[in-house]
Order: sequence, then C-alpha cells, then structure tokens
Amino acid sequence: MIGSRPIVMCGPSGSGKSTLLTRLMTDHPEKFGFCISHTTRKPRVGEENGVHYHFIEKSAMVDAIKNGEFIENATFGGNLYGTSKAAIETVFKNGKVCILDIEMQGVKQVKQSDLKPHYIFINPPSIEVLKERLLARNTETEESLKLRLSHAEEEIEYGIVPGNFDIIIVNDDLDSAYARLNAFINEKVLEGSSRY
Ligand SMILES: Nc1ncnc2c1ncn2[C@@H]1O[C@H](COP(=O)(O)OP(=O)(O)OP(=O)(O)O)[C@@H](O)[C@H]1O
Repeated sequence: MIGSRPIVMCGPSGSGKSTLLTRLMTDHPEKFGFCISHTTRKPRVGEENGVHYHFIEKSAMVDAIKNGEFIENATFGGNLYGTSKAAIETVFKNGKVCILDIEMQGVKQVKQSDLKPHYIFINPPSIEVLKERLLARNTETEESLKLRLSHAEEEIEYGIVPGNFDIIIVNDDLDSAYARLNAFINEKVLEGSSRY
C-alpha cells in the first residue's frame, strides 16, 4: 500500500478521541479520512450504516475475521468491533491519511500487522475527570459507566508505557490538547518521512 502512514488514536472511552478527531477532520477535510469500523452492536438513534459504522450480523463478522479480512478486532460489552482491510483501502484510494480510532486490544493486533501507523494515545487528566466527562456526556448506564472506567485503568497503564505510543496527549484543556495533536501531525505525519 502506497501513501502516508495511517494514524491510530487510542485512549479510554471518554478521553476525548472523537472530540479531537472531529475537530481535526473539520479543519482539514481534504487531508484525513476516517476508517469506518464494523460492529455487531445495534445502531443507536441517528447512527447510519456505512457512515458511523458498518453494522453487521455476528455470524458474518466471525466468518470475515476467520477469512483474514480484518486487521484488528475486539469484543467490548458483548459486541464485536473491528477494522477491515477494505475500510482502510477505501481511505487510501481517496488519497487521504487514514485515521483509526481503536482500543487497546486492537492496537496490540495492529502492531503485529504491516500497517506501520503513527500511534497516538489520548490520556484523560485523571480517572475522576474521565468519570465526570462520561457522566456529563449522558450516554452511559450505571453498568456501562463502570465497565468503561474499569477498562480505562488498564488502558492507561498500557498507554503510558514508554514505546507503546509515539505521543501521549493529556486532554486537559481541549484547545491545548488539540494544538499538541496538530503539531504532532504536522511534524510527523504530513511533513515527516510519511511515505512507505
Ligand atoms: N478537554 C476537554 N474538556 C472538557 N470536556 C471534554 C474535553 N474533551 C472532551 N470532552 C467531553 O468529554 C466527553 C467525552 O469525549 P469523547 O466523546 O470525544 O470521548 P471518546 O474518547 O471519543 O469516547 P468513546 O471512546 O466512548 O467514543 C464528551 O462529552 C466531550 O464533549
């Protein structure tokens, strides 16, 4: 695959990945393309197939994974999520830098592949702030909140290990975090040795 190296964004649920990515893509719609994941979970209100996710039946996704069609996959809250090779290829074909928003299990699998992306970890200022933001987002039940927070500790532990990510961005103040993200991308992704 010829093109700029993709970007992998990882961080606990609620750390601000979507917020930062939406801003990045709005500011530079011509440069970046979001890799659309597959999931076996049901669409939420307002979610469109092929836009937010490719929604797929569990048996079909299990078969596709067995067929080697996925670069990474993970189970979260009883549902399968994954990145297909075709979804990455679609972004490459449009001449854009491919962005993957994936979680820790996925990152570990991508590291075994030949994708060679830039790895960015979005860290919340603290678990307490993470909890406050998830509560304010108003998307979680008591149970899913607990699950996300327990995963968060594990993800942060992995995220801060030197060498696991190319950059760790603490999302304290949103404007500063975005400025750090932009600086990294401008220096390493858009101007750096991004061809392979
Ligand atoms: N720096 C910040 N300061 C205050 N609030 C923030 C900041 N960054 C994000 N938020 C808010 O925190 C909440 C979580 O952010 P967001 O949905 O972007 O997280 P996420 O990492 O994409 O989560 P998920 O993995 O569950 O999709 C949102 O309501 C968002 O508006």
